[in-house]
Amino acid sequence: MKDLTQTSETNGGTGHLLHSRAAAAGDVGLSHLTQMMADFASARDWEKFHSPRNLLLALVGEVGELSEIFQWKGEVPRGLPDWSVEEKEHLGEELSDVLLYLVRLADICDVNLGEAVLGKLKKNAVKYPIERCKGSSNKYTVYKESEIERNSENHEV
Ligand SMILES: Nc1ccn([C@H]2C[C@H](O)[C@@H](COP(=O)(O)OP(=O)(O)OP(=O)(O)O)O2)c(=O)n1
Repeated sequence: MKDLTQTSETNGGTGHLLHSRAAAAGDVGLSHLTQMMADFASARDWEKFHSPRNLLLALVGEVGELSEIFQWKGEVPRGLPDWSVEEKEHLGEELSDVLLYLVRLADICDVNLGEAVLGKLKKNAVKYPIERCKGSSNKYTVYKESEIERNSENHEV
């Protein structure tokens, strides 16, 4: 990836993007995150640790930490209205760790996550046509099965 670490001593090796206006507003794209993680690792000579398997394990570990936040709480309402500022901050940190390791894993595996995720969204829309699945959380295989049954019934007639 392009090296944006010229000022790594002052910005912790995350490149100038971290200090941009977009970043200040919390508006950041996948390619920027990818670049910042690459710069962060490069500045620390951590590329040798950021192997696919290590990153996957780190990602799963962070998913575990994220799960711990919800553990034993039972179902919680959307927006988490009863949670303290500290709890929400902690949640934001664990979500970020998951995202950062995911983005880094995709980069190290040479997967363009932006392209992949847009492609996947398209596939999902085809797999779950609104007219067939609105209001139902059934897996697509259920629609497929009922479609096959309907087709075979039509053939029998
Ligand atoms: N070898 C490493 C270690 C850390 N990180 C980055 C990615 C994560 O965003 C964060 C993870 O840091 P920690 O392993 O210190 O985990 P936590 O931030 O979750 O700390 P703690 O385990 O104390 O909650 O730092 C990284 O890219 N590569």
